[in-house]
This record gives sequence, C-alpha cells and structure tokens, in this order.
Amino acid sequence: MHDSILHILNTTKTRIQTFGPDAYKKRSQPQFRKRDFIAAVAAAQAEGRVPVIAEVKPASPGKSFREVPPSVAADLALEMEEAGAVAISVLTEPGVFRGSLENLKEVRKTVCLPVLRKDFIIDRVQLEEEGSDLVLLIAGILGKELGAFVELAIEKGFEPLVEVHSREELELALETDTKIIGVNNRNFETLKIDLATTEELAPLIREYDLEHGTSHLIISESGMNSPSDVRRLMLAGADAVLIGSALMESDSVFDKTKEFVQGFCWR
Ligand SMILES: O=C(O)c1ccccc1NCC(=O)[C@H](O)[C@H](O)COP(=O)(O)O
Repeated sequence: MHDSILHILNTTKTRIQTFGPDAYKKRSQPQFRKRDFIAAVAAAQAEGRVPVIAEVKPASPGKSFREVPPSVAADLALEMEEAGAVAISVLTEPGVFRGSLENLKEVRKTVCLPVLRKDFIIDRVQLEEEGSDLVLLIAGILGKELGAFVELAIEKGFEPLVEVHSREELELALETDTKIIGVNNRNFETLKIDLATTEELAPLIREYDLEHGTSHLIISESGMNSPSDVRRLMLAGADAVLIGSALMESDSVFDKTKEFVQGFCWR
C-alpha cells in the first residue's frame, strides 16, 4: 500500500484510540430516514441524465484543491445538486484529505440527495458516527472482515458501497450482502489511475449477477476528467460514476457537474 494510505490508516487508528469509543454516539436507531440511492440512480437513468456522484474533496495526497469549511461544503453540494448530480460524496478523513464530519452533516442538512461518507473505515466504532445515507467500505483495507462490516453498516442504517480494485477484492465483495460495488480506477499501491480497471471488473460483476440471479449497482470511481472518460466507463458497464478532482479543480462546480451529467446520451 502507498505510504500516504498507510499514514492515513495510522492516523485514523490513533484518532479512534484517542477520542473513541466513548466519544461516538450510539447509533442504535437510525436518526433519520435514509435517502434511497438506488432509486435515485434509476430516476436519473430514466431521465437520460448520466448518474454522477459528485464529491466534495478539499485535498488529496500531495494536492490541495480549496479550503472547505462546512458552509463552503454545503454551497458546493448545492451547486452539484442543482446541476443534476445523483448523490453527493463527502470526504470526512481530516488529515490528508482535509475533510470533516461537520462538512458531511452540513451537506446532508442542505441538499435533498443521498450522501456518501467517503473515509477509511477500519473500526466498528466509526459506524456509530452519524450523518450519511451511504458509507464506503474498502475491500482492500478490510479484507476478510469486509462481510462483518457490511452487516454492521446495514444494521446501523447505512447503505454500504463496497470498493474494489482487483479480482481478489471483487470476490470478497461478492461474498457480502452489499448491493453496490464501486470499482476504483486508482491503484492503492501507486496511486496511478487506469480506467481499464472498470473495463476489466464490471463485466465480471454482470456475469456473476447473471449466473446467481443477483443484482449489483456498479459505480466507477476516480480519474475521470471529461465526458468522454465517463462515456467509456458507462459503456464498460458502470451504472454511475464518482467524480471528485475534476469538479474541485474547476472554476465553476455547477458548470463542470452539468458537463458530466449532460455529457452525452448513453442509453
Ligand atoms: O484522491 C486520491 O488521490 C486518493 C489517494 C489515495 C486514496 C484515495 C484517494 N481518493 C479517494 C477517492 O476515492 C476519490 O476521491 C474519488 O474516487 C474521486 O476520485 P477523483 O475524481 O480522481 O478525484
């Protein structure tokens, strides 16, 4: 795993040991009605919009996009919603990505769309934290514990989005009860992007579903810079895409989100 990810995992562990588990409010009852992401994707598809999960991402390893206090996170999310995004992803990792749970709460209060918590979940107590409809669970980090985290996430009222990057991780994901699989085009060893990752893994998910009578929603994540990138991934079998950097780097998040949402007719 790349040094920056190992650093994030270590700091996350230390933060949990320092502040948790007492600091985590028990989430025995979901505090709010979960917004239905799968229905939102279906609605966008029916209307001919490209289902784009737009990400509020202040920074990434070695790159800073912009200062994002909660009020700015809310404004950005509103622009994304008005431009036709299907959901908002909010980075909550406070170190390298400079995200926060405050940003997540403010975004969810402001928009009507489903909200994904994008973080490095390594400990069950993190699933006591409130504020999102979906939660990211990374197969490459959770390994054999993935299934248990998926179960717990569902029990706590979240829709899990299980992220994979390889055939091995996909096998782990398919053994769980997740309905949503994110194929990350970013390699966690090198941080390099290869859109062919989705082209390799999406057909395997479709084959699995056909064989087993199951159904998974496929999200292609990371590395998209233009509508033609998105088109390539939708043609490879993705149901939706997750885009961060290209939106955060643009002068107008509204215009850029709209460019992706209306980029082409893919049906
Ligand atoms: O964004 C990174 O550079 C990164 C590095 C290491 C681990 C995770 C990373 N990103 C998290 C994400 O999953 C992305 O923010 C998301 O998929 C959007 O990607 P992009 O459109 O390339 O910003």
